[in-house]
Amino acid sequence: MTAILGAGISGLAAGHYLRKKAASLPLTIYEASDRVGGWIRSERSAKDDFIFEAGPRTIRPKGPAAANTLELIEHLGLADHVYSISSSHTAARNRMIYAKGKLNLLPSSLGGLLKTVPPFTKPLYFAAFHDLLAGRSESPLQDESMYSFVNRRFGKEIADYAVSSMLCGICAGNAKEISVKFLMKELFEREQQHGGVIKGILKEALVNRNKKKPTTGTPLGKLAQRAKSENWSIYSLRGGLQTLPDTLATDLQSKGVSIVTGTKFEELKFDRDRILLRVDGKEHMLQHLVSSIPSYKLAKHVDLQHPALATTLRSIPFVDVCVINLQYQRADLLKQDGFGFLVPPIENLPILGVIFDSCCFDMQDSTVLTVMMGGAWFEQWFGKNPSEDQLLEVALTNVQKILGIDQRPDAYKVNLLRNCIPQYTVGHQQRVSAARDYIAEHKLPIALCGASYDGVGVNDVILSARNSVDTIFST
Ligand SMILES: Cc1cc2nc3c(=O)[nH]c(=O)nc-3n(C[C@H](O)[C@H](O)[C@H](O)COP(=O)(O)OP(=O)(O)OC[C@H]3O[C@@H](n4cnc5c(N)ncnc54)[C@H](O)[C@@H]3O)c2cc1C
Ligand SMILES: C=Cc1c2[nH]c(c1C)Cc1[nH]c(c(CCC(=O)O)c1C)Cc1[nH]c(c(C)c1CCC(=O)O)Cc1[nH]c(c(C)c1C=C)C2
Repeated sequence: MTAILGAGISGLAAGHYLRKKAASLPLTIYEASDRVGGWIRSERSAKDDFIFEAGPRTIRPKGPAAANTLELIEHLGLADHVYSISSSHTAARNRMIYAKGKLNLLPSSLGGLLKTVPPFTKPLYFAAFHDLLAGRSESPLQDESMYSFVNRRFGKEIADYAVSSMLCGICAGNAKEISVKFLMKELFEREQQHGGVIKGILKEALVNRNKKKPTTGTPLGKLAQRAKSENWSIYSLRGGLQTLPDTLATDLQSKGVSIVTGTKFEELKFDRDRILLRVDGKEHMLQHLVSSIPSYKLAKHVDLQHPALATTLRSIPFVDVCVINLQYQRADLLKQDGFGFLVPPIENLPILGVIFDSCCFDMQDSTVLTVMMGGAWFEQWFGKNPSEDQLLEVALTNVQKILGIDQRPDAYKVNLLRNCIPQYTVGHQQRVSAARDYIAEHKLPIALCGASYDGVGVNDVILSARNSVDTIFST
């Protein structure tokens, strides 16, 4: 028997890939909560006229991990449920940051890099000169923070406004703590090798100029081809992103996979080349186990037999995010269309950013916004146990201050998501390798997937599930 821990999107995806490899393998997915989907949670309004997303709302369609998700969506028969936003849509072009007392539109084309756009005080192409003039790091580095790298190579303004905001909008994290390898691994490696990012790019281009581009990767599926030809920037699913885990769970169940919700296993014990899992007093002997639950939760269960592995798993920090959905029964409340705005930490405000949902998706004569707060600064702003009312008031005060919306929302939802996003702090990649090396050395029949390890986006965690299943079948 094989089991999967967790029925978030990565646990369900692991089920899908296991089923593809071995159609008759007895397979159970154990989920602690009473629903599938994990952080993906879409709630319909009372009148059923719009959807509040408590977690993710859009998926990126570009790149190999994205093509893998689109293949899954197509397989589930959800291609017609896709709601895409093309790169020319205002929601794709207009991303803003709130800095120096106003909303600033970030450049969305090459031309924008040639002008001075606030809050920056120089044209953005100056960052390239900064990189060309800056020396190499004093000594070779294995890793460093995103902020430190960008500050060294491209200057303080880019680090403070562009990169620090971007990290808030991806992992609610502090650029001074997050590893450069989280988003800029290749740039960092070029700099380490060639003494500069631009130098590295130019040198590699010279070396490769006569080489034929290798045709790598698998051919794109139909839906990924459609995404490319229609130039999607982001997409969601009609009915909300929860349609994806819900449909996946139904598909798995139709193929004989058992999904047990509302159950926390009581014990996980390694017994030679098997794992004993005790659930509701019953013992199950497993040949393989895929863990898609957060690393710190798995740590508790392996601590007794494998304390070194538990220590590594526990060293991956997580942050809390408060997500507040607001709906106003007026369509004209926003002065500027766009995806939304982020607030760089240097502004010292208690919100991370606001998404303009009603600009991205048709929300029928309403203005719908989502305010995100907390992350790496949660306790600093809100203490340990803020009340819902307190959090709502902070959101409304900032919506009023930044967007000029004075009225109270007609409907709202406050979701406090505890430990919802792992932080890939400096050394993260080494920690993940150490955990996987330990598992391989001790021949433990467990595979790790999910947001704790190989990327925090929906695409990343689905691909991590696929890769974890591949490791099971390659050993
Ligand atoms: C606010 C927010 C916004 C986001 N926005 C985006 C976005 O726009 N685009 C994007 O691509 N990504 C986004 N993400 C990231 C994305 O949602 C997550 O990375 C992804 O959903 C994680 O899936 P997962 O399966 O790895 O983990 P989870 O969703 O955490 O699933 C793990 C599951 O394991 C269960 N579990 C825990 N302990 C146990 C146990 N002991 N036994 C059994 N089950 C257990 C949990 O209940 C949960 O269901 C966002 C995340 C958040 C929090
Ligand atoms: C303010 C908090 C957050 C916002 N979104 C997220 C958080 C924590 C989570 C999130 N957003 C994105 C991803 C990655 C998806 C992937 O790479 O597969 C995650 C985990 C996408 C994203 N959203 C924004 C950016 C710059 C990105 C990176 C990729 C891309 O360019 O599409 C912008 C953004 N996010 C938030 C806001 C308010 C915002 C504003 C412009 C909220």
